[in-house]
Amino acid sequence: MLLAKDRLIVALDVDSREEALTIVKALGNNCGTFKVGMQLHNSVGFAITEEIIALGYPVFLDLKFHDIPNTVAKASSVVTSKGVSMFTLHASGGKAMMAQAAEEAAKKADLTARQKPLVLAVTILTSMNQQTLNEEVGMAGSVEQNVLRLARLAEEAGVGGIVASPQEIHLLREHCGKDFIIVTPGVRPQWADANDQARTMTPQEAMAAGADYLVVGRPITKAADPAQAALRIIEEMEKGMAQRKTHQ
Ligand SMILES: O=c1ccn([C@@H]2O[C@H](COP(=O)(O)O)[C@@H](O)[C@H]2O)c(=O)[nH]1
Repeated sequence: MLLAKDRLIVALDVDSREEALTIVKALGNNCGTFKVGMQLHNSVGFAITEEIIALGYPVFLDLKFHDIPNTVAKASSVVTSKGVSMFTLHASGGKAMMAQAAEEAAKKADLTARQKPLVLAVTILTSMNQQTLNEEVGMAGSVEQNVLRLARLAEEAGVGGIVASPQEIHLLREHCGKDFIIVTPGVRPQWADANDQARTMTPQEAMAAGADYLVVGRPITKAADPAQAALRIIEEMEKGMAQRKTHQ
């Protein structure tokens, strides 16, 4: 069974290789996976992903692909060839886009004798609340209804899991298969700022609700002592895991 620290994904939202590696080295094994997102990737390219993997840490490449099926499938093949453990696309790109991406990733993993990456579909961004979803983006229905609809579409398309806020975990656990992976950003300990996250829970609450992995960025990376902040979060996650009743 995975330990709490294995279920912690730290978002390296920084501008340079040096800043990223400082955090990686400070956290060491007190984190299961490092997430490289569009800020770091667009600053320094694939080199940082490859360097972190070469240091022995799994990388979640969070570029949130959203394009026509052929383009996303080819991009999925490229990121798979780099050896990432997880990557993202937007569920709102549709079933064909997600299905072709998952197929191409699996094919490339086989061809290159790499582990098949976990393909994750982003449902509704954790920075959105009911009002922004309905009034700005123009999507009808509640956040929960939309997250569930997109999660079901992702499951039908054959991707391995979804990204959603911790507030939707109970609903997703009720309606999605038990092996469907739920990754939740929007995680905020009581001692951290919410920043631009709208749908949040604490690490303890998110783990108790049944999250597989938590993504945490600024509460760790902007802390005076990132290693200590990570350890505090892992302790909170452990308490949540102890409260968990059904899902492992
Ligand atoms: O819905 C989403 C999807 C992705 N993210 C990413 O997670 C981290 C969260 O960072 P914090 O500093 O802990 O807010 C960030 O890289 C986002 O791009 C998300 O927040 N919500």
